[in-house]
Amino acid sequence: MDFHEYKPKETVSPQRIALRGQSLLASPRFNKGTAFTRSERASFGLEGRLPYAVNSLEEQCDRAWEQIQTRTTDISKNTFLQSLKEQNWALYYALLSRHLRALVPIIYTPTEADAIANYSHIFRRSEGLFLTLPNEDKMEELFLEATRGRDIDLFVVTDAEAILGIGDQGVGGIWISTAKSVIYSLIGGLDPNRSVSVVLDVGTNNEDLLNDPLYLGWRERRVRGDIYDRFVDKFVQLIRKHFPHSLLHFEDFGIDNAHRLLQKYRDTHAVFNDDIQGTGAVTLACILAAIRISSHSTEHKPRLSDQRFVVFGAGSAGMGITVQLRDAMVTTDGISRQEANKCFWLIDKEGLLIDGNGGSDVNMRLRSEFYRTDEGWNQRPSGIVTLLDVIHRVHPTVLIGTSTRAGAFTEEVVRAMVDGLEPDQRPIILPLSNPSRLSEARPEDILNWTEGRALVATGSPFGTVKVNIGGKEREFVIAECNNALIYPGLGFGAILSHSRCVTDTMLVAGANRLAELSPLLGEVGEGEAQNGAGILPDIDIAAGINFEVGIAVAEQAVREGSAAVDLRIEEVRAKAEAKVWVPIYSEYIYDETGMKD
Ligand SMILES: NC(=O)c1ccc[n+]([C@@H]2O[C@H](COP(=O)([O-])OP(=O)(O)OC[C@H]3O[C@@H](n4cnc5c(N)ncnc54)[C@H](O)[C@@H]3O)[C@@H](O)[C@H]2O)c1
Ligand SMILES: O=C(O)C[C@H](O)C(=O)O
Ligand SMILES: [Mn+2]
Repeated sequence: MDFHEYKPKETVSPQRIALRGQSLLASPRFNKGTAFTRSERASFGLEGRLPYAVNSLEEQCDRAWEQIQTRTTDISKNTFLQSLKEQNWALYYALLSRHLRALVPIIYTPTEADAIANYSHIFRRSEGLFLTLPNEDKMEELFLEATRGRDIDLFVVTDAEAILGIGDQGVGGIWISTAKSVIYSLIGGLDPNRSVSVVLDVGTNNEDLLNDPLYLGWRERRVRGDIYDRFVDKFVQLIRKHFPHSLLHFEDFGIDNAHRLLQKYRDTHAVFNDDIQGTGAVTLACILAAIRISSHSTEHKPRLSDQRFVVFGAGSAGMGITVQLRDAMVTTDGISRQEANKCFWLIDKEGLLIDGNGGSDVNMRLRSEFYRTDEGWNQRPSGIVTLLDVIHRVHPTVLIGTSTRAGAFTEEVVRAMVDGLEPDQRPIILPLSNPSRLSEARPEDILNWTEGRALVATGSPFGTVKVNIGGKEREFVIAECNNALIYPGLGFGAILSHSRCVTDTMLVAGANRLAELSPLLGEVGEGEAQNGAGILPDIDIAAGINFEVGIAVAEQAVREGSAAVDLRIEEVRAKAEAKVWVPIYSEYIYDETGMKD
């Protein structure tokens, strides 16, 4: 399958529209700008409001691309694209789809982190739904106003306590919800009019924001406990009441709430925590693909449970990954949960987790299964067991970074890891912290230190790196092991099948499908690496890849009875093709009873 050729559909049926003149030009959903045809201009009162020439979408993309290139900083490109989105969705998404590799880093990780951190200063126009604690009594009214007349498939919500690796960002967190929603449309094919991006503004503990005269959020300290729980519950119950088949995506909640809310709601609605489950699923896919080539000497099919995993940073993402990998071992390798737990060494601020040290309540419970009470570590005089200590003794085959600790995978650490492996074994090293400046190591350094042996994927985009090995320059594609490579497909599959909940088996089905599509495998056949290929598919083919992931997820939902629609497995693909939203213009017919917004 050539995913560069992936083209969902090229025509859409005509639409009946009730807006005219300036209101039509001001609607980003319906505006076509200079692409309104002559007859549309005549029937919608636009002839005097537009310059004479009529452009195609292609020509509009060329003009916008030309304009964006005059912007010299990433943040100014981000601002330009934000305002393009406010003007014309079709053009915005069409432009992004034509330049995925260049523009996804501008509207998503890493540039979006800077935009969020400066939200109250670069703010121009609001987008999304702001649910703020002092308005709690009016929540239903505000919710209904924001969703009026629309069928909603997806809610993306944050409370902004742990945005990427940059911490509490208060109301600015709305932009992680909108960015995640954009990726759902761009890569996952969801109609942007069927998603709502939400921030639950429950205050902030970020002193800089509290002291910033321009701060736009509710200027109070973060609320916790019963008040917080009641507020979140009110929101979730509104979704369950008004949109029972929608997907509720939680993003960048603080570690404790992230786990707690997921456990609380996951059996009663299709809820999904991206930092825990999305990250778990994409990393599982990445490792499943990488172990197929990391060792040539294994006689049997490489198994997850043959690996030794060191996870550096045992927070939401670290524990999400660990639990996902462990559960996959139990199901696919036929070993017990206790045996599987022994494949992991978790490290946090307090060093190797040996026994009851550190962590918040829910996370502590999750972590406790992985404590290494069995290896005599606590007899060490210094108390703390460092990453290097663990590498020296354990000889891990996989090293994962989810710590926000920039540069933690030092040359010494990486060299020690290689030294501990068989000569033909390739270390798998995944510095997953975002944004780029928080990465645990730079990919070119890892490849230099390991002379190209390491299999590397990162959380933020690093593109292709050149490494000099034995006097010869070689190129390595650094895959992004970012949840954006899988959550759009996971979500699309769950929505397509009207899944009652997002089950672990659906996540694993999506991860397996993604792993099968790894560029490392495929063309050269199993057991042999393509020279310098990325472990996971490139972002520029992510739409086609996620379409396949979505199908695998929906098929699994049907198979296991999670789907709440009457759907047969054979029908899933056709239904998926029909549902994919694409940024193209349809013909408009003026009709007073037609769509207004
Ligand atoms: N690639 C992806 O798809 C992806 C997905 C989710 C999160 N992330 C990234 O992972 C990082 C962590 O996110 P999270 O949501 O898990 O945050 P979190 O706060 O829940 O977890 C971070 C953990 O790292 C620990 N830590 C901090 N400093 C450390 C140090 N010096 N040594 C060891 N451990 C340390 C913290 O105590 C905490 O337990 C962020 O940078 C985030 O952007 C990446
Ligand atoms: O947003 C991302 O880039 C991935 C992830 O959800 C994160 O919090 O870092
Ligand atoms: Mn996140």
